[in-house]
Amino acid sequence: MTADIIDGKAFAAQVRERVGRQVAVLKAESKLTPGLAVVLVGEDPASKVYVRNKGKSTAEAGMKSEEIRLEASATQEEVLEVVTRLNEDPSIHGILVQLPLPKQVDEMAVLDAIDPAKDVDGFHVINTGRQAVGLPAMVPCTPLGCIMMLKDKLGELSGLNAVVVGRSNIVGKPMASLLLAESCTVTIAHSRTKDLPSVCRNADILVAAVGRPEMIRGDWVKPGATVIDVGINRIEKDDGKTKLVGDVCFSEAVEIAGAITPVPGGVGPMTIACLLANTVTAACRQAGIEEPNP
Ligand SMILES: NC(=O)C1=CN([C@@H]2O[C@H](COP(=O)(O)OP(=O)(O)OC[C@H]3O[C@@H](n4cnc5c(N)ncnc54)[C@H](OP(=O)(O)O)[C@@H]3O)[C@@H](O)[C@H]2O)C=CC1
Ligand SMILES: Nc1nc(=O)c2c([nH]1)NC[C@@H]1CN(c3ccc(C(=O)N[C@@H](CCC(=O)O)C(=O)O)cc3)C=[N+]21
Repeated sequence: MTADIIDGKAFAAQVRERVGRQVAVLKAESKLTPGLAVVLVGEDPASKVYVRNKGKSTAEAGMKSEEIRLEASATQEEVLEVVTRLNEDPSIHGILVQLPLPKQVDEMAVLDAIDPAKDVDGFHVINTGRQAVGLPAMVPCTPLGCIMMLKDKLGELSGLNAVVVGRSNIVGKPMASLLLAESCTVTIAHSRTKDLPSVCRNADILVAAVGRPEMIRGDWVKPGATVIDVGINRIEKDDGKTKLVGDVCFSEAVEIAGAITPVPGGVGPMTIACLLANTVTAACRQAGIEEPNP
């Protein structure tokens, strides 16, 4: 038996269409056009692709999209100035500062400067804390997209053993927190974890967010488990061209798992769709109106 392939691209298209309908209602009934600003510091080619994709999907959904590019040599003050201007701009409801930032810029200070109400990445400590204690919050897009795919595939997640490999602030930790909120029994594994393969073998839900190409092998996967591969790694093929692979060895895991997300076409597209959904949520909360449900 080979695993079901979870089609993140198709699911993301559905989410984006729903966002598009919400935007149409907001424009017609409330004269509100949700606006998203993306700040890109430096010339990282991979980041530029994400930023371009985000700009395109934002416009397709009928939202306002602003892109601010700063030189790789930009100072902390320059980045903070941009954030302050966007915080004060009433036409902007969501602010995303693309990470990582150049080393002269203090990432935590920049995230801290974003108005928590406009923090569509959900990286501000206010949103992290609110989510952790169960208050309404902006929830990080990548983990949110993963939860949506898991619920779509499995229905109720309560009581399942979930193992998250990776404990970064932007993926691993919020992912674990969201799985806990769904009443999973959650294990967070990382580079100091002992006998990672056997920890993984215990997982009904295995989430890989490591950044190491194809590190998780087929025999680490419990038969029938649902595998969510967050990793985006560009590797060189034998012919010298490059390709994207995840943190899971797909060809092996697909033979053992019950369901698995591919890379590309899995978590990545859902991240962008959730960013748009978060921007609509943020715009409605800022305007004090209920989110349309078309
Ligand atoms: N699809 C999407 O939308 C997104 C994809 N990504 C991708 O997800 C991956 C993870 O990103 P991110 O969380 O930012 O990465 P980080 O580098 O910040 O974190 C990686 C985590 O993996 C752990 N780790 C590293 N090596 C090992 C190992 N050998 N065994 C076990 N654990 C290990 C680290 O442990 P320790 O803490 O001990 O160092 C760390 O917690 C990347 O490939 C990234 O490109 C990221 C964001 C969005
Ligand atoms: N402040 C901030 N927020 C982020 O959410 C953020 C960030 N910084 N920095 C970088 C990571 C990475 N990330 C991705 C988003 C979409 C795809 C994506 O759309 N991937 C597609 C296509 C990939 C391709 O073909 O290049 C796919 O997997 O199918 C990938 C990766 C968001 N991140």
